[in-house]
Order: sequence, then C-alpha cells, then structure tokens
Amino acid sequence: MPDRILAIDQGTTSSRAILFDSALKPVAAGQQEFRQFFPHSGWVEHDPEEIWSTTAAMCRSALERGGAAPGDVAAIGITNQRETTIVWNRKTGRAVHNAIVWQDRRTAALCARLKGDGHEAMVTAKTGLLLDPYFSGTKLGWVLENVEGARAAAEAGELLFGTVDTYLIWRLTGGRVHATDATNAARTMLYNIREGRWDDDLLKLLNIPAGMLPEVKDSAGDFGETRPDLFGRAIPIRGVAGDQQAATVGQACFMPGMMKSTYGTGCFALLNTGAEAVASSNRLLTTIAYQLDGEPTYALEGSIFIAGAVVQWLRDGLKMIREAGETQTLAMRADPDQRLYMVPAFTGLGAPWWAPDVRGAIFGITRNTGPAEFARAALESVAFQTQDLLEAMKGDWSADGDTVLRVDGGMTASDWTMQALADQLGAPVDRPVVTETTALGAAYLAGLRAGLCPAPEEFAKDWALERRFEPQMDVAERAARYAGWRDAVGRLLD
Ligand SMILES: Nc1ncnc2c1ncn2[C@@H]1O[C@H](COP(=O)(O)OP(=O)(O)O)[C@@H](O)[C@H]1O
Ligand SMILES: O=P(O)(O)OC[C@H](O)CO
Repeated sequence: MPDRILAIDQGTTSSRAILFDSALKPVAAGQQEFRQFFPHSGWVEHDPEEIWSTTAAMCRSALERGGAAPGDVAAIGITNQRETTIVWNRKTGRAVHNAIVWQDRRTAALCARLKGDGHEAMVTAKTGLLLDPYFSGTKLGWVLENVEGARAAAEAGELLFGTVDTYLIWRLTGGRVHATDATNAARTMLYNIREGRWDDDLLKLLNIPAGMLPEVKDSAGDFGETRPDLFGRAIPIRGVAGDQQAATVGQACFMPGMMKSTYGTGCFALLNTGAEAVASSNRLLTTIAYQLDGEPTYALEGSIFIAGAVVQWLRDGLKMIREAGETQTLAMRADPDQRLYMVPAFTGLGAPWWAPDVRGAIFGITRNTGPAEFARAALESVAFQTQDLLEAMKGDWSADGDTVLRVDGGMTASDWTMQALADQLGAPVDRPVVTETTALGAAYLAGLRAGLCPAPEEFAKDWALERRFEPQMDVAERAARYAGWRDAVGRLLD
C-alpha cells in the first residue's frame, strides 16, 4: 500500500521536492535553482518552462534518491512562491509571456492610479490586501494589455491564468485540471476572501475575463492525478497551499493567536486569527491561512521583502563574506559602541509601510566602521523589521498571554540572529527540530486528504522544539535601539 508523500516546494529562486515517509519524516530531497530575469529596473521574471522542468526533474530526483517506486507514493502536495502570475494557451499549454514574479513592481503606476481613484477601500474590504504591485491582479491585467493578441485570445476563452501552483497542476495533469486552493486565490487581489469566490467587481475593475480563472478548492482537496508517463504511474495531487501558508501548517499554528515567521529571501509572519477575518488598522494583510472542509481559517500577515537577501547582498554585492554563516562570526566581533542602522529597502518597503519607491540606506557610519558592523546591522535589520510587524499586529489583535514566535527558513540557522530577534522583540523565539516546515505543511495537507495523516490537533503534538531563545536585553536598551530604527525608517519615508 502506497504510504509516502511527495512535497513540491516551488520557490522564488529554486524548485525543491522532498519525499516524506508515512510518519512525515523527510527521506530524500532534490533542489535546483533556475534563472532570474530582470528586464528593466524593478521587473522580475521567470521562464515558466524552467519552473516546470526543474520541478519535474526534482520530483524524479527525490523519488530516485529515496529509493521509491512510483507505486509507493500515495499523494503529492504542492506549495509555491505566491502571487507570481502565469498566462498560457489552453490548447498548446504554452505561456504567452514569462511569469511575472511577486517582487515585480511594473504595475506600481497602475496601483497608484487605482488608489488615487479611491478604489483601495473596496479592494481591501473584499480581498484583505492593499493596492500594491505585489499581488497577481494587476500583473494579469498587464499581460492582457501588453502582450499582442492576449486580450482577444483571453476573451475568446483561449487563455488561462494561474499562480504557480495552478500552472504546475495543469502541467502535472497533462492539461486536465485548472485549479488552485483558497490560500493562493487569496493572493490574487481578485478573490473575495469573506465570500469565498472570484469577485465580479474586482474582475471589472481590472478588466479580467472570468473564464481565465481556475476553480478554487480546499487546501487538502482533489486536484487530479499526474500524467502516468511522468513518474511511471499516475499519482494523486491532494494538497495545495501558498508557501507561507504551508509553513503555518507545518509549524502547526492551528490555534488562534499562534504565529510563525519564515526567514528566507524575505520574511513573512502569519498570525492565526481563526474563523474571523480580522481587518487590519495597521496596514497588515488579511489572508487565508488554510481551508479545510470548505471552512477557511484566516490570518493576519506581515510581509517583509528583504530578510536573508540582505546577507546575500553582503556576499554577492559587497563581497564582504564568502558564505552566509560568516555574518554571525563578524557580528559577534562588532564594536559595541557603534550603532549602525541598515534599512534594506532594496525593492521598496513592504508591511507595514508599503512604500514601493523607497530605496535602502545605512545610517551611523564612522571611520571605524567595517565589515563586522555592517554584518551586525544587516542581521539586526531582520529583528527590527519583525518588531515593526509585531507592533502592528498588537494593534490589530490582543493576545491573552505572551505570544511565542515559531521561526523557520534558511536564516534561522544563525543562532546570533535568533538571539537578536528574541532580544529585540522582548519575547521568546522557538526554533523547531524540522525547519523544512513549508514542504512539511504541503505533505501534511496531501496526507490529510489521502487519509494517511491525523487531524490537525494530533499532527500538532508532533511539533518538536529544537531550541528556545529567551530575551536577555534590558527593556531600556531595547526601546532605545528600536527608536533609532524608527528614526532611520522615518528619514527614508520622508
Ligand atoms: N547562517 C546564516 N546566517 C544568515 N543568513 C543565512 C544563513 N544561512 C542562510 N541564510 C540566508 O537564508 C536565505 C535562504 O533561506 P531559504 O529558506 O532557503 O530561502 P528561500 O526559500 O526564500 O530561497 C538566504 O537569503 C541566505 O542568505
Ligand atoms: O519563494 P519564497 O520562499 O521567497 O516566498 C515568496 C512568497 O511566497 C511571496 O509572497
């Protein structure tokens, strides 16, 4: 009887596949990077064919490395970079344009115009999002307006739209299933998260033909079967969720008030708010954390565009370090008397500022400043940005007890950064044993639907703490540092 689960984690910089056993322990993995295209300043694209070919290759690689025959796999779970927009021809399967990536700012002017025309309140009330180029809706509108023949073809019913999950499902099933899950739909700016349907007013506002949109399903649902020739046998696809939502599931944040924060390229903090879609008064997003049996569970989300990417910049841009881990050694040596603030607004600022045109800055440089102080400021910027999010969340959600932050993602490997985070937040930070929580969440959703995994409450019991970082900094010091950070951000926003 098949009892393994294959999780696909299609991220911004690489495609991963991880094979899990029936106890949800990772058995084997494959990971491959693909090209990033920057055709103009602020534009970011991927080749959909590369998204597909690297994903299919990594699935085969994980199966092979795990010694699994196709018949051993009970279900596939998909998790993906969110918002990234693909439009393809339903007959040929060919994309009409490169994928427009979530980081892409090409629709900033359109968003500003829609905002100026007073549409933001309506968009936020329906979608929980803000009028920002981050989301799919205006990217899809851009394709229809700018790719020759696209609008006519879309109106004739020849073109389909999808986020990356939808595109992968289409390719995996050989063009038989055009579907997404509620968490991905919630990031398009076209989906009414309170009523659970594509919204006619939003489609009209952005001039999008409804026929292009996928069917929206539960996160643990039936998304069809893979073409038999792909992996040697048809494998059912039974779980789908956007990567930050999958990490929320993988971190077992099933109770209202539980929160996770993922530190990869960017940082995304999600706070479970249960059956209530809490409207933010502090410019956070309201989103769907997961949807099971037709019932959405909502979350408040803070999205920071640059977290680990600031470390990549020290490595690849400034060439101050050779590998990410060196930042910790440098930070420990930094001069305690120097106070540098690095605001890594390389692609503007996300939550809670939403300032797409702001760019990065460093404050407080002296003749004695060197790589150690730069490294410390870079790592601390992640803690300060998280504090911005948590301060905003406090305004929207009153917690009964102390909130503990569950963390994951590549950057959590740095003990120094995690301690700085706990110090700056004045709250404990919990790092779990399994830090591949995104893939774990997708595997769990697929396993749940396939009848292999227990109900959420049972699954939550398996969450295991690897290390808790307790805050050690004194309150006055923490406040003084945060005031310095807010001053630095304030100067940029001015
Ligand atoms: N030891 C470390 N210290 C600081 N940053 C790190 C460390 N290891 C990895 N990172 C950062 O984590 C990021 C990679 O994390 P990952 O979760 O794989 O990201 P993504 O899924 O967005 O590609 C990179 O930006 C890298 O700079
Ligand atoms: O691919 P990641 O891990 O950088 O995540 C990207 C987010 O889903 C964007 O919203």
